[in-house]
Amino acid sequence: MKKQGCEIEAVGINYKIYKHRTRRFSYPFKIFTTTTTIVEQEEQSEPEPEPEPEFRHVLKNVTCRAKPWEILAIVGPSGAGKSTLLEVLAGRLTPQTGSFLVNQKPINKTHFKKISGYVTQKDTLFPLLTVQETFIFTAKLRLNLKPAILNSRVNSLLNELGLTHVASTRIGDDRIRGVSGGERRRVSIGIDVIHDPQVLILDEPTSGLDSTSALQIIDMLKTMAETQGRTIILSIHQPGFRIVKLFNSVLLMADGSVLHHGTVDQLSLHLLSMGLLLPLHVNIVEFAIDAVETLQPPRNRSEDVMKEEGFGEESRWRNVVIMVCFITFYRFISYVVLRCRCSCICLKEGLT
Ligand SMILES: Nc1ncnc2c1ncn2[C@@H]1O[C@H](COP(=O)(O)OP(=O)(O)OP(=O)(O)O)[C@@H](O)[C@H]1O
Repeated sequence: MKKQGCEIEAVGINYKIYKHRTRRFSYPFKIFTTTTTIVEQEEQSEPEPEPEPEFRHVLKNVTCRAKPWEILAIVGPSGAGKSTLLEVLAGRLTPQTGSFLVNQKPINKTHFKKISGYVTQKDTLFPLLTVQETFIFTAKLRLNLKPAILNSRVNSLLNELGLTHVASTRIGDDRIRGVSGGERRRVSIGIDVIHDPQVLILDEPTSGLDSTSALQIIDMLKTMAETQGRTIILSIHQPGFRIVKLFNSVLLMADGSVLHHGTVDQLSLHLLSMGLLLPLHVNIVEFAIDAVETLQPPRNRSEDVMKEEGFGEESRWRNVVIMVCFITFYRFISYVVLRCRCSCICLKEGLT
């Protein structure tokens, strides 16, 4: 019987980062001024008002859906908000607005953490432990299993990840020679799937790997999705042709917004509808990333950006006042000119 799986849906996610403006230092050269000047200045200066918090809109109304048995790839240029979205989906960040549904129902963060695994971009492993020891250590920490069951779980994981041949090799690091980069990445993934999660979220699982190792990782994730019904959500930079074929759907992001959400074929059609013809031998995802400027709607500017650009409420009133002043001044000048002309005509006519 087919496992039910988890359908993940994020609706209208908005995430802003607040930062405080730095207060200007009043007396940068205090040391060079005389005491009296400082006292005078201190008396004159009023306490500075608390600076208003500034914010950056990192995710703008993001809506996406990831299905079980499938891979959803999040792609986009650097700074598009891919990692932030993954952190939101993994429950590590709380967005200001938006909802998060699992199988169409709201779910609490603690429960979601139990049924999901989140693999970060950086491998955090003990270099002196072997691959098998790493899994045993993690299993003992995360699972409450009897030794025999625990060993069988570790062995099946080694098998699933294709790591049986390096089970007794040290992880290693820059100084100690250990497993390869691709194998190290598989160990990192293994740590987060040891509890057999239904949802697996991975931030750039192929970064720093050669194309063959990258393909092997995505192929392994595809098998995980297809054989165990896992929902796989990952972010990726420059996926190759063969990798793109393994994605069930693609979420194209730029500047915190979603530009496309659908299959790779739908992405081709979307590009075509925008007048962008895919050149021969060019990877569709890379082509789409290069074309984000064209894909962005012209009026995609959020309120805060408008404010930054001078279209906020405050600026609107300032513009109204300037316009009123300008019209009054223009009418005054017109009146003066008219009076002068009348006076000239009267003088010419000899009238007083
Ligand atoms: N905590 C934070 N403080 C300041 N800026 C942040 C923070 N988190 C995210 N950002 C900014 O939000 C934007 C999106 O960041 P994010 O890491 O999600 O992008 P990304 O698409 O994953 O980029 P990359 O592909 O380069 O990893 C970036 O401009 C980043 O500088």
